[in-house]
Amino acid sequence: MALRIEDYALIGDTHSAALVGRNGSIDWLCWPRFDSGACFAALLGTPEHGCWRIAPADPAASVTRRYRDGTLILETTFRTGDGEVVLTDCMPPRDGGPVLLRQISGRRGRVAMELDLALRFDYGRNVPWVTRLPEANGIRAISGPDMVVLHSPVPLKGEDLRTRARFEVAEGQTLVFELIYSPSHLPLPAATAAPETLLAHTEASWRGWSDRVQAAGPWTEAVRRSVITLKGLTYRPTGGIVAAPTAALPEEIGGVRNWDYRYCWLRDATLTLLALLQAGYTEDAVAWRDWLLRATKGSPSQIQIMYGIGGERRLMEWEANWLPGYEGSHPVRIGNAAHDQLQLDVFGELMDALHQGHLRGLPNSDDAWQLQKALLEHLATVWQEPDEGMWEVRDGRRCFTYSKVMAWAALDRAVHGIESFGLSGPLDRWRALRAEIHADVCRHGYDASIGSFVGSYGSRELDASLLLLPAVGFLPAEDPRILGTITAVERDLLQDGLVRRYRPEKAQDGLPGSEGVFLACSFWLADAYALTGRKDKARALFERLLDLRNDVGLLSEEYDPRARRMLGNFPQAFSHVGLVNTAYALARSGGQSKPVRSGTGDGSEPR
Ligand SMILES: OC[C@H]1O[C@H](O[C@H]2O[C@H](CO)[C@@H](O)[C@H](O)[C@H]2O)[C@H](O)[C@@H](O)[C@@H]1O
Repeated sequence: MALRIEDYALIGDTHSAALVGRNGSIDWLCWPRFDSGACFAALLGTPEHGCWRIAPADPAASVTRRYRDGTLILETTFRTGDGEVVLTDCMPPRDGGPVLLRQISGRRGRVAMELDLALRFDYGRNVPWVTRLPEANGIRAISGPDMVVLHSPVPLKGEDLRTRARFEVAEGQTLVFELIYSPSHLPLPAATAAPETLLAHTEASWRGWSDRVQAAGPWTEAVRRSVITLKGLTYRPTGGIVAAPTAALPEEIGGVRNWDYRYCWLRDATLTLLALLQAGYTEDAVAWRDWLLRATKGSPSQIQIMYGIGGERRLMEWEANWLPGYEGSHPVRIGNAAHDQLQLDVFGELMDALHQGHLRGLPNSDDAWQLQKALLEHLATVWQEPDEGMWEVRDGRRCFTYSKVMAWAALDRAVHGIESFGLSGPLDRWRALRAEIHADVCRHGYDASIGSFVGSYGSRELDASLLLLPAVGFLPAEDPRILGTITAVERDLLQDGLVRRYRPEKAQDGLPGSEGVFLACSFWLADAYALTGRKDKARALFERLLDLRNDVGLLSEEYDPRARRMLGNFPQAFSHVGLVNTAYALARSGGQSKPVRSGTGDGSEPR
């Protein structure tokens, strides 16, 4: 059985990523890209679905782990009665094919070790054909288009369709294992001449990047770990950022809410852009913005809510029915049917991302502005339609309040673009439409009898997306309707002080079962406290969220406060983006913070 989600750590090379367990087992790896089939999928099944474990033979070995400072290089230290070894795992920056390095160093005594490698291509389905390399101790595994080569410093033996080894590591000794991927039609990839140099180069490259992080007061280290994680979720060739490197980690143990997150969501765009810009990573923000602009180019009526890392549009959802799922949570879904949904907020998310970038020195090109104008003209014809909303419900469309608010935000950012940056456009018409949408939301999305905005028109149910209304500048934070909404969220959506997205038992979403608290929404509540001058509450909630990170600083999408364990895909960009943005909001504000995401960027003139 796979470990608890929080018992994994991320390694990656900005093309793909792997999850390494505290037990030294790599249980998830998709090669060569984030969205490729997994060759290790034990995370969603059993070791027979693919994994690579290197650990002491003594099952009672104690374990501690950490990242090397400022890097995505993981060090797992095992201590046994016989001594201590450090397992160092990393995926070096690509200079050719994908490589995974595992180095074992003896620190004390002499420790008996085991290696157990099960390569299973296509998400644990295909057992490869394995042959020995001409050189000593290497193997080559081929299955259809895929080839993986292991260069090993110790003798290997084939057993039960797996590759195994037993060896000892003495104090002062270092052994390096190298796993390399290549398309199977290419020549055999050679071992790296000097793996120690490659490790040093990997460390230097991460340090050179992460040392530039902007200070965030007492939370600088937490922010540094989060931006390293976001960088690890970036597909360098295109600048796209995946929501998470995993598929089908459940939002409820044993449940059906198991989604594939190895794609890029427009909704996550603005918050990600702001996080990168605040942290000082302008180049990465530009790469992400350029990805956004390329992905969304085309007929405005065909804009999607999410795309593949290269901008792909068909992300067909299917079920890997040979995988039992994480702790029996099935189906295991690959692909994501949400790509076909209507979610009106994406117009606002895109316009806002570009506008916030512009406010911070990333100007709109004429080409980009023409695209935005075309998207707005399309939005003007569809904004009144019901949609699937931010939470991507699967039981029919409704008029989600947040979707309408973000339609307002799309117009608002366009108006500000004309007013502040001299861009061209039908100013009066867009101002009038902006006012019309604002009035529509205040009329249909607010319920005076409960003193709160509601999740969708005509419903009395709350939705955590409403916490973003002051952040996007829809109304001032002090507006009684906003204060009432925060109170209502506290009343209806808090579980053990953390925020649920909505109550699935009341606000139907088309799926059986329930889910945990949603960590990004919990950061939004902290932001809402800061915006309404309750800095102590904001800080207390933020510190509580920091305490939920695992031992190496990572957050999943959700958390189960009763079972005290992480849920959902891991690590999740949306959660880490929330952490970064809240950290800067708290570090910056002496008292009441300003909505950095408003049309003016400083919280003035909300409408
Ligand atoms: O649980 C419902 C939905 O969950 C996924 O979407 C969530 O993650 C997205 C990426 O971070 C985020 O933008 C979205 O708002 C979240 O609800 C999943 O991909 C959907 O298919 C699913 O319906």
